Amino acid sequence: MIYKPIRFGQKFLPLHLLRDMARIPQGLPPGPAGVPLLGYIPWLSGTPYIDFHEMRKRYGDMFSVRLGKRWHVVLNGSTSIRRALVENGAACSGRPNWILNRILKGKAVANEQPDAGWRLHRSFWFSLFRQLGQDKIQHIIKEEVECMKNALIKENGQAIDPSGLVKLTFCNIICRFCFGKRYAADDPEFHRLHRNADTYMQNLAKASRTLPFFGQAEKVFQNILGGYDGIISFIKERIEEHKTMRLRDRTRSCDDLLDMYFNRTAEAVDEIDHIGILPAAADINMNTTGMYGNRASDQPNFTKMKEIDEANLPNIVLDIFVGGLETINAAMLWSLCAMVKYPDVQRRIQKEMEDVVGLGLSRLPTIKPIAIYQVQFVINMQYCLFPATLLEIYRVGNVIPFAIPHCVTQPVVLDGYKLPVGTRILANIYGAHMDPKDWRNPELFDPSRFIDETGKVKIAQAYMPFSVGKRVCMGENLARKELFVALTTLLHHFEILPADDEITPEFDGVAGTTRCPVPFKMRAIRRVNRQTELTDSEMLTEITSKNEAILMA
Ligand code: HEM
Repeated sequence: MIYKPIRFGQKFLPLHLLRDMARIPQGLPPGPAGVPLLGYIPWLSGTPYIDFHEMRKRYGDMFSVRLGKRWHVVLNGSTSIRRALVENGAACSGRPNWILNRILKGKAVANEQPDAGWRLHRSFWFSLFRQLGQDKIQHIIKEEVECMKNALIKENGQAIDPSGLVKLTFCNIICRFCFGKRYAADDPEFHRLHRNADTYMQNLAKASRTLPFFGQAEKVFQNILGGYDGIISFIKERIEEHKTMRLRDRTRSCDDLLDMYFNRTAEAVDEIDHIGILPAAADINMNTTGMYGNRASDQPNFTKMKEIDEANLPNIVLDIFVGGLETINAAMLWSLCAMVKYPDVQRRIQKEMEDVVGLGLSRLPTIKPIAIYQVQFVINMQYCLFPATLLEIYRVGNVIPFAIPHCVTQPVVLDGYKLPVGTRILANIYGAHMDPKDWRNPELFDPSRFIDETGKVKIAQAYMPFSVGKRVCMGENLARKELFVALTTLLHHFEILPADDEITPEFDGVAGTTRCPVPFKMRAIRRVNRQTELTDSEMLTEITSKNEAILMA
């Protein structure tokens, strides 16, 4: 009699399955025990990167954890992250098979295995980015940041939540890069696009946490699909517009990524028609104009461009679009929050900027002085507070606290553990940036940690806001430029102050699609113009002579 219920249970509840799920698979490092079906999820808070960072004290740099039915290996600390993603990058740069594999119609970058197609799509982006040219890129950023500046002037020093304005500015930058299009704040198309991008990203974040119960998984799936279809149909409309415009005017200038794509593919076809065969990549010297990068993999060539299937174009644009939207928004909000919270750093940066551009204060930043700022920084490393502050903003901001999950594609031994193919890897970037072994008082905002004893900027190995290795962020350069131009412009024109002088905002993060600062309000008060207005050429002469003096010295 006693055995009957047990036999019944064994028949209807797959106990052996539950037991097997609780057992750490062979080869994986040890980790905490979980409960059947849920694994370790019940113990995790809304900020698992902090939980894993704490768990490191008990389980070490590398431990296993089951989330739902899947085992993951968590990497904590910069050494273990670098060992996996850099030293063993050939084996640890895959992407796991997850919900997106059921959704994406076509191939792109972020969700692809590191195969030839993925490499091609990455080099495609780099080549177009270079071909667009530094001047055009800076110009687009600068124009949009000017609009942000003017909107702040209109606020007339009132307390505002900057998130809406930041969103509009950076959405317009990425839209102009991709499609040559910008939006007014009240444009319904802009709101539709943003709604779809939000739905897509937020539900993707949920999918990495949601349990397969109560119909939640299906709802999340439908939301991601809805957001994806919305963005893709928007991108396809822009592609059709570009084709029509090209038919009307074949000599149209190349102003955006889609223009570049169609121009290059058209040239490839013309070239093939002309010479009858595909030219070898090495025969095409496209570097004479200095437009392209030095790495062979970044060089566009006709053969490669031909291979970019137009069917994949919407997905590639989608990766660039969603990859470059929330991330840079969050980084800009962290920057403003830091300026409000640390007025002393703000004042010192403003002073440094005045030193760099001399009497041109009232006219900065036009593009040239910004470039000169960068040059001066590179030449003599004298003006390093601002670059160091940007580095520190990315460190404390931890905009992407975990790298996108990686996956083992060939058996690999890490720290003595033999990880089998298919093992999922979570690289805890937040943990690497908060590790007291690498950073003194890591929780403090302190740009000086990036300046060495000789007054030069130094970047530690543990620094990895854009991840490391083969899958390192594709938009790192663009993101750095955007933040550089946006912050120099705003600090040049405004004092960024708290909404209320008595209350300084919290400097803490909230987890969402990206890690943003706790919502805050600020006032942008116009700075008193202490300098004489100079023309661009007067200012450039002055700056050039300053630079020459520095070089002579
Ligand atoms: C503050 C700005 C940004 C931060 C902190 C950031 C950070 C990251 C991180 C941590 C990854 C994961 C790398 C890995 O899996 O190991 C990533 C991947 C990626 N990012 Fe960014 N990103 C930023 C801006 C951008 C921008 C502006 C773009 C687009 C132009 C972009 C496009 C991508 C793409 C396409 C990937 C996937 C790369 C691949 O799988 O090969 N990101 N980014």
